[in-house]
Order: sequence, then C-alpha cells, then structure tokens
Amino acid sequence: MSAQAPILAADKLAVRYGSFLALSDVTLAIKPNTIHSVIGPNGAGKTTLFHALTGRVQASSGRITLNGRDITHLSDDKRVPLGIARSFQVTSLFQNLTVRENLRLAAQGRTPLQALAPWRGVEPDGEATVIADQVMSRLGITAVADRVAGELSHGQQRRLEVGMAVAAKPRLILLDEPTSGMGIDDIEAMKALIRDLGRDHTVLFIEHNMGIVMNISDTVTVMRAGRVLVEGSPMVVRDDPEVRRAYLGNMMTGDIA
Ligand SMILES: Nc1ncnc2c1ncn2[C@@H]1O[C@H](COP(=O)(O)OP(=O)(O)OP(=O)(O)O)[C@@H](O)[C@H]1O
Repeated sequence: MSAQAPILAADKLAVRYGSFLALSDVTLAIKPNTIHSVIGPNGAGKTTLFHALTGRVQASSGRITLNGRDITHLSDDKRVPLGIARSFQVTSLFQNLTVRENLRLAAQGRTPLQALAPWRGVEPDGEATVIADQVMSRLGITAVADRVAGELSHGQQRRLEVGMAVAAKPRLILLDEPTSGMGIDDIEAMKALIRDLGRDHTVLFIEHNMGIVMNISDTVTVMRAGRVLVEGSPMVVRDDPEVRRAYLGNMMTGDIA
C-alpha cells in the first residue's frame, strides 16, 4: 500500500482544561477517503480531540495540519472553508425552521445564530436550495422537507444534524456519536448513511456502538485517559487485550464480534 498523505493529522497534541490535562501526546493521521472511528471509555478525551481538531478549543501544545497546512491556531470558522465540517448538535438545529430551511442555512455556511441577524435571512433560491435538496435526497428525508425540525423524530433529527455538516460540502466530516439515543432501526439507517458518505468524503466519527465501529471503519483509534491506546484495523483493535481491559465496566453497546 502506498503511503498516502493524511487529510488531517495531529502531532503530539495536548489540551488542558485549567490544570487538568485532558489530552496528551495524541498523534493521529486520517487518510483521505477512509472511514475512521474514535472509540474509548467515558472521559477518554474523544470529544476534546474533536474540539481541538475543529478549533472549538485551542491546543495547549502540538500541531494540527489539514492537507499539510498548519491549522493549529486557526479559529473554528476559519477551518470550515478549508473543508472540515462537524455535525451540529440537535440542540443547535433551528427547531422552528423546516428541514429545507435548516439545510439552506448550513449550505450558506451560517449557523442558526448567525442567521438570527435580522438582515440575513434564509435565501429562497439559488445554490443553497439546490444543495439542500441534494442533501435531503441523499439522507432520505425529502418527505419531511417542509416539516419544522422540532417536530421530527429523534432519528430524523440526528440525520438532519449529519445533513447540516454535509451541506457545507466538506471533504472531511466529523460526527460525534451519530447514533446516540437511537433505536435499532434508526441505528441501521445511520450506519448505511455513514458508509455512503464514506464513498466521497473522509469521515471521522466518535461512536460507542461497537457493532457499527467494527462493521464500517477502515481504521479505529482507541483512546484512554487522554491518550491513544491502540490504532489499527477493526480486527486488530477487536482482538487487543488492552482494549478489552480499557472497556471493562464501561459503556459499550452493539456486538463487537
Ligand atoms: N470544559 C471542561 N473543563 C474541564 N474538564 C473537562 C471539560 N470538558 C471535558 N473535561 C474533562 O476532560 C476529560 C475528557 O472529556 P471528554 O468529554 O473529551 O471525554 P469523552 O471521551 O468524549 O467522554 P464521553 O464518552 O463520556 O463523551 C474528562 O475527564 C472530562 O471530565
């Protein structure tokens, strides 16, 4: 296999919350056009890693590169135009706007908060509408295009949340626990969606459901106590005794076999 340059890389990354070292010495390389999952027990530092990669928290030390460009000190809004998007949390969907309107805003590169500015509304036509319709079709939510987000089922809201990231047309999509709180049918649909997104995006996702992780990931990074414990293919990770030990008594759902 040729050594492909990573789309996103972290080198000896550390993040402090006050005196607490939440992330230390994290070195990671996400290969383009792969599905890469991050797993680990509660409190392992997975979300903190996402915060650092997307610019929501600043690295205390270390370096982050996107397509070889140093983005360590760029703010989160400056990283989005470079092709990195993160799923919005359900709570930041515009609950009173329709599915189509939410997606238009995301396609216009606006967060709901920015859109609240009275001089900036949802533009009725144009490229954003086309993108919104494409995303709805890809996500299988066209039937609820004109429903307000707040009326959707939990599973549909989670899909819309992924759609908000997709609408920004990123090369790299980060998803933070996309199946959390879902029932079995919605989980299967989300699994199929992530696999589908992997055809033309690089996907990095945090997930507690081992069935999904082992089934669709090309590479799995296992974290524990703010560090990378193991990284490798699902098979390598599944059989690693350290990984099984790290999870003892901790949250793990889905079938690991
Ligand atoms: N803003 C913060 N201030 C102080 N400590 C924090 C902050 N955010 C997270 N932590 C701590 O940092 C550690 C890593 O938290 P993080 O949320 O990154 O873990 P996680 O692996 O995503 O956990 P989970 O699976 O429960 O979501 C935990 O000990 C957590 O309590």
